[in-house]
Amino acid sequence: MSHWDRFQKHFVRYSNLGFSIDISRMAFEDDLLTKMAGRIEAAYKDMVALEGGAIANPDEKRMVGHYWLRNSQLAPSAELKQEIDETLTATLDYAADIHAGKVLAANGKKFTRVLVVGIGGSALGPQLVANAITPATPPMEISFLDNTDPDGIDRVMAQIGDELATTITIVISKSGGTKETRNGMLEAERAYKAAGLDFAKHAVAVTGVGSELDKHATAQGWLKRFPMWDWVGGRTSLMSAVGTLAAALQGVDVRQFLAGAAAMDVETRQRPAVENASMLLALMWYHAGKGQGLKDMVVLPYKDRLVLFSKYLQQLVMESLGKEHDLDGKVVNQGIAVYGNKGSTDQHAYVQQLRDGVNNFFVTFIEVGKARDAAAFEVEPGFTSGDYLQGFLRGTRKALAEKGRESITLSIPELNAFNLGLLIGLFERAVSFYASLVNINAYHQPGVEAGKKAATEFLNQLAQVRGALTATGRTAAEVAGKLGIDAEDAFHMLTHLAANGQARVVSLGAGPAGDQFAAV
Ligand SMILES: O=P(O)(O)OC[C@H]1O[C@H](O)[C@H](O)[C@@H](O)[C@@H]1O
Repeated sequence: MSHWDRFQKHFVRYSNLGFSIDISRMAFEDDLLTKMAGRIEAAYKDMVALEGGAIANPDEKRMVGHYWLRNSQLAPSAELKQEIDETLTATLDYAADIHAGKVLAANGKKFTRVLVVGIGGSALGPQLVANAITPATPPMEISFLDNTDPDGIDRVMAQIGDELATTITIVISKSGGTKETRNGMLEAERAYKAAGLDFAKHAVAVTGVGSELDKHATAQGWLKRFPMWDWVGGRTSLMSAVGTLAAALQGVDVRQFLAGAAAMDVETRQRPAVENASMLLALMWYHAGKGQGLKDMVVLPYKDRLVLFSKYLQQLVMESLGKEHDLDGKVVNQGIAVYGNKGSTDQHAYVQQLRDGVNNFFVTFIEVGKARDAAAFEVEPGFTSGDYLQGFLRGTRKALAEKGRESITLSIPELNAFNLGLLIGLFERAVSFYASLVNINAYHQPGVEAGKKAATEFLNQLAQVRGALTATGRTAAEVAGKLGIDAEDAFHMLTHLAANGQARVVSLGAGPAGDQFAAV
């Protein structure tokens, strides 16, 4: 079959949305959909149950309600519907009040800036929105503390500088107990205090009702609290207060954003697989990685403003699909690795390997029709920068295909709030479908806990190691022996303390065993 024929056969367009998906450059067999018919049917059934309020996250015994956030009619009870509607309206109204100067900073001036403190699902979404769909000159600038790196925190606070007096800080944590976020909050609080400002009069919380953060915000008398629900996962929480407040503050048309996702939900709810963009995506993932994630997904949006989309999808896909067990308890070690940045920039970096190197990936191109809002400018007679961008996308797709490297192309007419919502909806549903196809729970993240537990142990032992330092010096093995801890751990703790002026290196041996550390 010619490329043109295959393209026509495997090009699905939703004309009402201006959206299309092209899977013609994926080398799947004609009978893929027939072979997968049973699983596809089961995936549709699972989705109906999930959207209807079933316990779709059995390990945590929770409903999975992110699809209700953009269509509250779907919520399984009138109470939930009301909570969704009221919270959305409350965040939008609050942002409007801040813009109108009805809610003011402690000094009586209008808020001019937003600082978001959060991590993972409580940061990546707001960061994506801030990059992708805020107006070029937003009503308020935004900064993020999304880590417990003191150097990173210092830089953000320095950038805010004197504007801290008119900065509103939103602390976002579903659980309300995430350490990085707590540290960011305490660091922010310290900065306000150092500037002679009352943090509580500049702080808003988005968190689960009754969480540690919720209690803290209540006790300190913060400006406002917005709820997060246990039936929304962090990585799919962008359309809850987690995302809507920050987006509205930056002048994003939040209702359009939600409408875009809802529109994609509608398109991919009942259509048969052959014209269901989310199901086709899931099937292509299945085909490419043989249902075992054997191929990585490279996300290549040809639009600078979508540069964080690959990072956002990395969490959505890898935290959802990267699972040890399937739903029957069998060890399956599922997952799909996701990476990417943007085109054509990446063509000057790793695309060399994609064309000529190890063939362990498939590309997802994201094409945006409209090149720019401003008038076209010809960089040479008859050609604009946008023509080049398009040329590089099409050229790379073709060059990869020539070498048997597979790709999917998603197209949207322009990048705006509606279409970003649409793309997020598309991938969220693809993740739900794929999870069904491979029989896993996409809505928990048990693996994340192991690292957190080990870090807590590290911190407990660090305090002991600090206390075990002597004036004359000890080796890691001596400290470890005294405390009954692992010698390698003790070595790394001593090195960390020395790097930060809390221990002194007395002498360096030929290797780690000979190093002597003392108290400062
Ligand atoms: O919103 P939080 O409860 O602070 O959680 C922040 C993030 O950290 C956790 O470890 C999870 O792996 C993420 O899914 C979550 O988004």
